[in-house]
Amino acid sequence: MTVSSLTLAARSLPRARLASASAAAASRSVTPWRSLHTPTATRSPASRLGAHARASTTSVQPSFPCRRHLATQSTTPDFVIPVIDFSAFVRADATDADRARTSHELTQAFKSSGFAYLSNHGITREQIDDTFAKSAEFFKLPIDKKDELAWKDPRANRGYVAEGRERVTQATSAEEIAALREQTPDYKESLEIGNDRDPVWKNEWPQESDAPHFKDTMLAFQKAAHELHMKVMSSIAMGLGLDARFFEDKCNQEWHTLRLLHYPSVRTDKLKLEGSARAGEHSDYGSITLLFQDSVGGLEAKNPHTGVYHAADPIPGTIVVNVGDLLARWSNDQLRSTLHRVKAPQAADAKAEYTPPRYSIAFFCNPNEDQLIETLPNFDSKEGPKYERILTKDYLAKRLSETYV
Ligand SMILES: O=C(O)CCC(=O)C(=O)O
Ligand SMILES: [Fe+2]
Repeated sequence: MTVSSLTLAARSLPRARLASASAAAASRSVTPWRSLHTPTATRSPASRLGAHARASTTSVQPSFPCRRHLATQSTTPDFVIPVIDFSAFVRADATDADRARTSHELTQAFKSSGFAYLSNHGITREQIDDTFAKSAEFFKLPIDKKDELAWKDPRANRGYVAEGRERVTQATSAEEIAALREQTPDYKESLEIGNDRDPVWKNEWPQESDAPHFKDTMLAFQKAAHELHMKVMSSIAMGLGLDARFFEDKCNQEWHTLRLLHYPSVRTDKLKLEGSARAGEHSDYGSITLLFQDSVGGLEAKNPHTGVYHAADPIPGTIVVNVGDLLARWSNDQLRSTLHRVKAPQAADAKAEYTPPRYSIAFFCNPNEDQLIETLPNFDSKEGPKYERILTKDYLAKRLSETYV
C-alpha cells in the first residue's frame, strides 16, 4: 500500500494589482476568457468529507460577488490528500506496473483534492536544507539591499516582493483587490527567480558578497526541481491514459518560477481575523506546484464540496504537489486547481501571542511560454471545453498583472 491516509491542508496567497505601464501593456495582450460567476461553495455536514479529511477550525470566508471559475466547484464529496511513494519514477529498477500504479494514485488525488504529498521524490534532504538556509540568509539582508532587487514587471515575474505588495486572491476587479490589500494584506515577503538563461528577462540576484553561494544554490535547486517536475508530468500523462512523454515537448523549456517565501512572525490574532492570512485564498496559475515547507505549518486547502479548509501540515520527508490552473484547463477541470491559503498554524498554542516565522519554497511549474492550452481531446465533456484556448504566457501575465502593485 503506497497511499497513506492523511490529513490535508490548504494555503492561499494574495497578489496585488500591477500599476505600471508595462503591466498594463502585458495585460492588454492577454486573450480574454469567458467570465463566469461561480456560486459560493455550500457548506455541508462534516460527514460528507472524504474519509481522510480532517475539518479545520477555521471559518469559511464570504465570497465576493465576482469570482473566477475554478475546478473546485463540484458535487463529488471526496477530498483526500494522500501521501504517494514516488520512487517508481526515481528508482532505475522500477517496473512499468510500479509506475502505472503510482500514476493512478497521483491522478486520483488530483481528481479528488488537487493535492498530494510525495515521498521518495529524489531531491535530497541536504539539498532542500541548503536551499532553505540560503533563503533565510537572503531575507535577513537589510531592506534597502532587497529593495534594489524589486519585482517590476509581470512578464518578467522576477525579483523581490516586499510585504504588502502582492495580494493573492481570486477576485478579478482592480478596486476589490486594492481594497483587500489595504484591509488584509498578505503577511509575507518573497523572491521570484525565473529561468536564468532567458534571453529577455534577467533574474535579480543579490551580490555574491552579500549572499555567498546564493545564486549557485538556487540554480542547482531549480535544476533538481525541474527534473522532478518532468517526472511528475510524465506520471500525470500515464495516469490520464496518455503517452508517458505526452507533456515532454510542452513543458521542457523551464519556464518556471522558483519562489522563496518568508512569513515574518506576526500577532496570532491578526491572522484569525476574517479574510486575513499570511497568504490569502488563491489557486496557482501554472501546471503544477512543488511546495517545500519548514516545520511550522499553516498551509490549508479548501474542500470545494463543503467550503471547509483542511490543514496540509508538513510531513517530514515529503513535499506537497498541487495542480495549477493551466493543468486544470488542459484537463477540462477533471484535475482540480484547488484554492489554498496560509493561516496561523492550526496546531499552535491558541494562546501564543505571536506565530513563529515561517519559510517555504514554491516551485511553480509552467508549460512552455508559447504552448497553447486547450482541452485535451480525451477530456472533452458532453458540454464541450469549459475554457477558451490561451497561451501560457498570456494567462500568466494576466493573473500576475492583477495581483501585484
Ligand atoms: O507558503 C506556502 O505554503 C504556500 C505558498 C503558496 O501557496 C503560493 O505561493 O502560491
Ligand atoms: Fe499557492
